[in-house]
Amino acid sequence: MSDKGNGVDASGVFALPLRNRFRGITVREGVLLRGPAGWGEFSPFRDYDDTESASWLAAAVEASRVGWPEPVRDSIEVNTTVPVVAPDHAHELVSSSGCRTAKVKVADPRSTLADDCARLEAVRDALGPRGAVRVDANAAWDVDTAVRALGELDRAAGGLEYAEQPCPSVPELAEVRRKVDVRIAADESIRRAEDPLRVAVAGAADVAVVKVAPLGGVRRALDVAEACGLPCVVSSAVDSSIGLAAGLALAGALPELEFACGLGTASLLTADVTSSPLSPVAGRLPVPRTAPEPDLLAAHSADPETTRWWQDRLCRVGAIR
Ligand SMILES: O=C(O)CCC(=O)C1=CC=C[C@@H](O)[C@@H]1C(=O)O
Ligand SMILES: [Mg+2]
Repeated sequence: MSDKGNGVDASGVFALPLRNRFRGITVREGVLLRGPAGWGEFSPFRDYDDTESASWLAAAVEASRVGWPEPVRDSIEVNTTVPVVAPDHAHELVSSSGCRTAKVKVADPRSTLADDCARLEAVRDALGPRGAVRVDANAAWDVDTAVRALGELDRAAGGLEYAEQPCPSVPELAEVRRKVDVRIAADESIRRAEDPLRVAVAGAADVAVVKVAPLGGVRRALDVAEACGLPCVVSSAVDSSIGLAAGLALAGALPELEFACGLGTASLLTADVTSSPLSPVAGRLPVPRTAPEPDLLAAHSADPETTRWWQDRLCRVGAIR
């Protein structure tokens, strides 16, 4: 399946079950593109429209046709990611992760603030006093709810490293930031902005979360990181190890990197498209020059209907680029 003259061919649609529901999905789907520079992943979540998906294709084409910039480091500390699970499950996930930092999903419609606090207490118990705990509310709260919730979550966690996207807009992040003693990280405000290069988050956040695929590739994400003027955290899109490799290339190329990155998400998947998955060892991952070979793609190929859906999407989005 050729990809509209981007000089790469789409080599297969994958479907990887998740261990736990995350971001409203239980299966992670996408298309792998092969080109002269290696493998790229095109896997915008299904709720992304074709226009927003164009940046995801740009990232896959960069990986498969161009390659990534030279890194300035060869190893990345990563956080473990805790979905909306019961406290004992959260404790087991963190204890077995080997990571010193945990990011905990909160403010999900399926869980109460009390559930979130209990999950954070379990995560703190698993990490010990020196670990770092961060939360991600995915823009779920209004300002008053965020201020109240973050006070309780900060206490339950024994101190939060930061709170990611507590509210939808930049002005709301700025107001929350003025009212709480917790660092604020901007995520959706950057990656879903009309122009991520022009988002003035400096006064509204302490940390900028950058993701390769939504921002259009490693080089464009580096430009966004520079424009934000804040310390950055690279976070995944819960990609297969093909997409994760691009995230590690970004984390490897950032001039400064003071926080653990959200690139430990291979553990959220029950399988991968490669027999060399990018799974953290002692809380760290290497910075790869290319993505691993997807030698298990055929074993995790999507059903015919899903394959056709992704082929049509790739052709539509390829026509936009
Ligand atoms: O940053 C991490 O720890 C893992 C990645 C992660 O949290 C996310 C991946 C993709 C979409 C979101 O649900 C979520 C995020 O908001 O950062
Ligand atoms: Mg986030």
